[in-house]
Amino acid sequence: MYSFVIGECLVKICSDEKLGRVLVATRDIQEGEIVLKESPLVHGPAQIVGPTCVGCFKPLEENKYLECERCGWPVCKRSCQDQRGHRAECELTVARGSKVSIQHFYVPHPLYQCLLPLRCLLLAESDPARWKALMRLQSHDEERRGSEQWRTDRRGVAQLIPRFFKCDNRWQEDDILQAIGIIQVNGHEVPLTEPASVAIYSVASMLEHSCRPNLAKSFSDQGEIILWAPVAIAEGTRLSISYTDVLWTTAHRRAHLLQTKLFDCACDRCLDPTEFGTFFSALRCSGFRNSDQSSQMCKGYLLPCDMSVQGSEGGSDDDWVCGRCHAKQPGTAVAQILERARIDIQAMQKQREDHCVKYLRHYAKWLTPNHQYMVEAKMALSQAIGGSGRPEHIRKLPYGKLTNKIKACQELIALFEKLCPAESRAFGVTRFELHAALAELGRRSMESNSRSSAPAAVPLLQESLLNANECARMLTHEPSVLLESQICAQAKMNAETLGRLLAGCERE
Ligand SMILES: C[S@@+](CC[C@H](N)C(=O)[O-])C[C@H]1O[C@@H](n2cnc3c(N)ncnc32)[C@H](O)[C@@H]1O
Repeated sequence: MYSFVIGECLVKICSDEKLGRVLVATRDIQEGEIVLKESPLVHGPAQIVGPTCVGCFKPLEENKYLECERCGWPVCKRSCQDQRGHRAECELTVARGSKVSIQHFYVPHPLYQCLLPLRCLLLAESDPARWKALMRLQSHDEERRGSEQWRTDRRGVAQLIPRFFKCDNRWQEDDILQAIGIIQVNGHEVPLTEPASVAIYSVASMLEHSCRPNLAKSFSDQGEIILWAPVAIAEGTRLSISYTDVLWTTAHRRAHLLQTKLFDCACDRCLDPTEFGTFFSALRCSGFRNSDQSSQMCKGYLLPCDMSVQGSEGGSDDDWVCGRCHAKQPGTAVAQILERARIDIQAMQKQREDHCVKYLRHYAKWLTPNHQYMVEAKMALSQAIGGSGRPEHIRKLPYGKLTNKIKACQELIALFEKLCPAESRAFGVTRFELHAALAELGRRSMESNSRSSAPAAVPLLQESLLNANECARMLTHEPSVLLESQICAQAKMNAETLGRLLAGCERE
């Protein structure tokens, strides 16, 4: 059954001249409240994937799968061939007259590109209500037409479907391309499998994008989208999610949005070169000075001279300028630094504390402390020190490392609060690391023989409890298949233990 909105309806659809339809809060929404929970209109494998189960979308290995008895599409277990979503391509394949036979398992399979568009198109007959809801969504047909992606989709999907499924006159090429457009503009990655599947939702598709959204997004084990308010939202406020990764620089985000969702983002964050004073996309001016000029090291930050070219990070013609000394640096030099930093962070072994420390030390010269890559390295460091909060590892940590872990977590949390308060997974995981480190400091303080140190433990344990509760709040809607759900469960247990410990301290 397709369903949307639990309980009272908290949203209404309004219209904006520039953005099209948007969703607006119909009343004050409290912190933590679910605003919308909705099952998919249509759900299927991503466009570029190797063979996955057509029932549950789990990736498959050669020789370790079954075939649907009717049509030959691969499934991971018998029950998956009866999944409702699979009926569409199953019937079409049966009508084709011969079964599908998937041969290559370790490369993206071209036939899989057809599945989600087919599932959309076949709704017209199997479920007219959902089809109507789907056809209401934006496809950006005209803007997409003629682009490289459009040409690839035309060759790889719109021309392949009639050829492979032997259904020449069933759909016009333009109908298939419209379905692909709807998927690309409105599709959500559903992270229940690796790689993620893609789902389209009716009401959630009306949400506008912001690079500092006010709604957090999670998914249930059944693939429902859960949109909830990490901070209170006032009646009449426009509701937003992020269509891209909020922990990317402005150039990355804007280029991605332009390419995939066909609009030039002009949200508050994109319009503020400092990104709310965080300088998340900026470079350090001093990194570009020769070391013999160290006496004149400038402490300013470099940003593109022309913010309208932010979508082309470090393009060759775009100078960057220091906000303090006004020195200019050529875009080519900036691009080189950023490319090296990108390659190095990709190659960095994130579970290795020494690698994270080395990266942070090396790039501190060029990148701002809050730059995307520094944040990536700091998040890895916060988890690597003490082995992701495992008690036996954290207990052996020297005091200095424990405080380094706490400092990294506190800096990250301060940044997330300014930049992306709805980034619930990054927030939740960092809160967990912080609570674990603070609890360990508190434990050491209590275990030391000195009687005077016991009261010193109380504020540490209180702060640890606060972070455990915040972690649980941030990760509470995560599906059970994700590690974040286990982290949430652990945080809840630890919060109970901390609560009891603190109550005991109060009695003494
Ligand atoms: C998922 S749809 C959202 C619903 C859409 N407004 C409608 O009326 O169907 C995504 C499209 O909405 C528009 N949009 C959403 N957020 C926007 C934003 N922040 N700035 C400009 N356009 C936006 C873009 O055209 C984008 O491709």
